[in-house]
Amino acid sequence: MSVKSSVVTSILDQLSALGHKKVVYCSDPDTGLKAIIAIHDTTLGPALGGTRMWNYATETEALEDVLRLSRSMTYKAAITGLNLGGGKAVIIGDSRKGKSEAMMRSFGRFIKNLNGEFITAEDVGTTTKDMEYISMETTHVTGVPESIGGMGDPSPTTAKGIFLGMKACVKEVFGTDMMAGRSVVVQGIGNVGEHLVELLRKENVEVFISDINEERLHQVARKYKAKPVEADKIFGLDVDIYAPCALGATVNDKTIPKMKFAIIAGSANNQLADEQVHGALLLEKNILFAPDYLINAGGLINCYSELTGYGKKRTMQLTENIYDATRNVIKLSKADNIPTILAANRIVEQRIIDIKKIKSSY
Ligand SMILES: NC(=O)c1ccc[n+]([C@@H]2O[C@H](COP(=O)([O-])OP(=O)(O)OC[C@H]3O[C@@H](n4cnc5c(N)ncnc54)[C@H](O)[C@@H]3O)[C@@H](O)[C@H]2O)c1
Repeated sequence: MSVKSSVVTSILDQLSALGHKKVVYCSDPDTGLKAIIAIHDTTLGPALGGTRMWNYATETEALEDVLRLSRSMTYKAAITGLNLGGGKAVIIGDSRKGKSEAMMRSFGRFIKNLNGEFITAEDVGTTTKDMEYISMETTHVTGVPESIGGMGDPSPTTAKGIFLGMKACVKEVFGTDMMAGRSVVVQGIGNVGEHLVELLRKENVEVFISDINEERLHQVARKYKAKPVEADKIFGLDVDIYAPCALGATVNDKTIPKMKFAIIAGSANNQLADEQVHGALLLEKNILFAPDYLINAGGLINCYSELTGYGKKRTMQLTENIYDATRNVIKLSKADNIPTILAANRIVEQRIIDIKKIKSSY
C-alpha cells in the first residue's frame, strides 16, 4: 500500500513544529493494541511520560494529544531540575472495556524495543496494575504497585507541590506565606484535589470546593469542613486563590473576565487555553499564575525517585524545591514584565540549551 506523500509531510511537519524527536506507531492486531509513543526531547535524559488510554475519535486527534502532552513532559522535567526528557504514549481504545494483560504486555514489548529512550508510567485510563503487566516485558516503566517496589499513588506528592507553589505565590502577593486566613476554591476534588483540601484546611484556610460528582462533593465537604459551590459559580467567587484540579483550559476568554482571584495555582495540566494570549491577559489583570507544569511536578518526581531508588525523604526534598522554583519564575516574570508561563518556558529552554552544549563536548 502506498502512503500519500502529503500525509508523511504533515506528520513530519507537526514533529518539527513542536521540536519532537521521534514518534512510534505500535500495532498488534492479536491483542487489539493501537498506540502512539511520542518522544519530544532527550537532551536531559530518557523521555519519561505516562501512557494514556482514551477513546480518541480519530488517529489525528490521538497524535495531536500525544505530541502536546510529550512536549509538556520535557518542560516539567526540565524546570524541576530532573535528568529526564519528555515523552508520552497514548493507547487508542476504551479503558473500561478494551484492556487486557496481553495488550499491556504487547505494549511493554514496544517500549522494550526503544532500549530505554522512553520510560512510561500510569496516566488517565491506565493503572498501577497495567504498569505491572508492562514491567513483565520491560524495566522501562515506573508507577508499579508498592508491593513490587513502586512508590505508590503519586497524588499526595503532587498535592504537596501544589500547596508549596501556592504558598510561594501567596508570599509574592500578600507579603507573607502564612496561609491561615486566605481563601481558596478547589475545582475537582479527586485524588489530588482532596489531598490539597486536607493540606489547606490544616492551615486554617477557608476552602470552597466544586466537583461534578455530587456525592463526593458532599462527602469531602463534610470531612474537611469545606464549602461546596456549584460548578458554574466558581469563576465569579470572591476568593484569593483558584486551584484548578480537574480539567485543562479552564483559564480562557470566557472565564478570565469573571475572575476576582489574586492567584491561580492548581494541578490540572495545560490550564491556560492559550499560553501566549491568556498568560498575557492574566498579567494585565494582575492575577498571578503558578505555571501548572512546575507546581504539579510532584507526580513526576515520584516516578523519578522510583527509577533512581531515592526513597521518600529525597522525594520530599525534591518536591520542596517547587517553592523556590516558583519564586524564581515570579522574579523573572516581574523583572522582564512577562507572563509567568513564558518566564518558566524561558528557564526550561535555557537549561536545555546549556546542557546540550556540555553534552556535545567529549
Ligand atoms: N494525580 C497526579 O499525581 C497528577 C499529577 C500531575 C497532574 N495531574 C492532573 O491534575 C488533575 C487532577 O488529577 P487527579 O489524579 O486528582 O484526577 P481525578 O480523576 O482523581 O480527579 C478529577 C476530579 O475532577 C472532577 N471533575 C471533572 N470535571 C469537572 C468539572 N468540570 N468541574 C468540577 N470537577 C470536575 C472529577 O469528578 C474528579 O473528582 C488532572 O488534570 C491530572 O491530569 C495529576
